[in-house]
Amino acid sequence: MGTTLAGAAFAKGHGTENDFVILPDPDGALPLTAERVAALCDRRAGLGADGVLRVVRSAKHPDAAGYAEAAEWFMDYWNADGSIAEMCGNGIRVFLRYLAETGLVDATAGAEITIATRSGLRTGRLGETIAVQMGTPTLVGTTGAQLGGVGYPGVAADAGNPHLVCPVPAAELAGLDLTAPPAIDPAVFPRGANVEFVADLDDPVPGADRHVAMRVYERGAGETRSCGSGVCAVAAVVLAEAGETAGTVAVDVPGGRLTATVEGDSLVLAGPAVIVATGTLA
Ligand SMILES: N[C@@H](CCC[C@H](N)C(=O)O)C(=O)O
Repeated sequence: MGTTLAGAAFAKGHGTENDFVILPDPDGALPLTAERVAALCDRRAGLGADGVLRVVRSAKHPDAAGYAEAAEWFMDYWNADGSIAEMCGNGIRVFLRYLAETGLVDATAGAEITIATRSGLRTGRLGETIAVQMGTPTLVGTTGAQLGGVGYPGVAADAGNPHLVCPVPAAELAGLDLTAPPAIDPAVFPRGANVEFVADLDDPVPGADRHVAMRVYERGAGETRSCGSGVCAVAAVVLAEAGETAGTVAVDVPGGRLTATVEGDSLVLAGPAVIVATGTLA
């Protein structure tokens, strides 16, 4: 094992502009630290990303060894500030695209691949878009966020990682100042939370039952252009508030559009995921 990341291979990818540095590390040998992750994700002095996806064999990582029989690969997810998160919906989709494009898994269109995450196993289907069975988030209860001196009531949701979904009028969404973190209740969110602001949109989207727009302030990354687990939380809250137990929610994020299709315990998150560059760290 080296003592720095110099010479390590990397790839860069994104899902609806939620972007990641991908580090192939099959044997879990890279000396990854919070400081090195933050340096890689720095948008001026590093490669720039919302997070790092380390691609490691489940058998070779202590957090995933128990999943080794069910999933060869573990998504070791780190936020841009170097903190570790349990789940990343867009990360899974980009991770699967990377595995397929590098031949680490069967890349046949329609193939289903299961990977390990800190929040358990997730299975995705490869295609032009990548659709992942995320499971329905648990709605924890009502709480709220404070932003710029204004209170926003919302619903706490557990999508494998913590979320707070706050509905806002459509006319207010674009004007929210998300340059600083919304204040949240530490008693409800002892590990912090990702905060989504969501607005109903009137124009129907073919194939979707509901159409909303979302902006997110991510724990460990700040405002990002998309958040897959946030979309799952938003879909669960939007459907629950409408008294629905099933349906497809189209969610417009600054970086594009994702869909979440809910039926019983099933929630399938779908959208684009692309690899845009590969290289070697200096
Ligand atoms: N962008 C991700 C979520 C990444 C983790 C999050 N910032 C956290 O700390 O929980 C997604 O697409 O889900």
